[in-house]
Amino acid sequence: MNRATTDDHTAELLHIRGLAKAYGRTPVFHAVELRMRRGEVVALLGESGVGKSSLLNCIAGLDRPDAGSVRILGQAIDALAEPQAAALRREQLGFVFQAFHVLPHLSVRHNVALPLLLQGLRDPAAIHARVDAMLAEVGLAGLAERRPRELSGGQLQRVAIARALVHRPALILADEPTGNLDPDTAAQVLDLLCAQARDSGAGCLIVTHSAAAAARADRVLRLRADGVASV
Ligand SMILES: Nc1ncnc2c1ncn2[C@@H]1O[C@H](COP(=O)(O)OP(=O)(O)OP(=O)(O)O)[C@@H](O)[C@H]1O
Repeated sequence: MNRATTDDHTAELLHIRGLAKAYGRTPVFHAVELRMRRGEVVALLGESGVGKSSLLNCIAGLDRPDAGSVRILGQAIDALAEPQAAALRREQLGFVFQAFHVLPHLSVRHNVALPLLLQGLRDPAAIHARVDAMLAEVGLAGLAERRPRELSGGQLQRVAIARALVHRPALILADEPTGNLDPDTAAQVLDLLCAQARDSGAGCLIVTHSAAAAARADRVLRLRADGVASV
């Protein structure tokens, strides 16, 4: 647990300075600056291939930038050794992906419980109660024992949102979370994601190509090769 160093409520949620990323000799982006507060929903637009997913990976410490720094709640995740970076991810980050990434052999309940188990929570009653509360919040009460193959696309994305939020992360990273959904379902999922983020006081960074998603954000930014600009 990293609580002693990351539960500092005075620390800024996300502060990215001078971030640059290349794959081999191919530059992706440089000079990326981005700050986020708690409770803020930010949409990140950008051409295909400009590096939006790479930026999320650098924020999460899953990939190393070539220059610059990423501070989450005051901690430079890019400078941490992997065990400490993994602990910061487990404690403070929640992920929602376009392709859901729910585990097909686990029930909805067990998929949503995973972040709690990874944090070391062992009390079955506490896990059960938290998962049930989270499923109710995303409109999936009653579907806890189903397998992912028995759910619709919109329901699967709700499972992904429940799993991203169940451990009350400070920062949610969503990579095209509605890319696979029809417009009506996408709108519902976006409303849910934004409402859950705002209610829980988490910051939410949504990578998207969707104008509807951007319209729900507090701020809209565009990633370009030479940095991030307001839209
Ligand atoms: N592991 C990797 N090795 C080499 N090149 C990579 C790697 N991952 C991504 N790239 C390249 O880096 C660039 C940025 O990719 P990235 O997936 O971050 O873009 P994106 O903006 O998220 O794209 P999209 O909107 O199409 O999902 C692309 O040119 C991609 O081909």
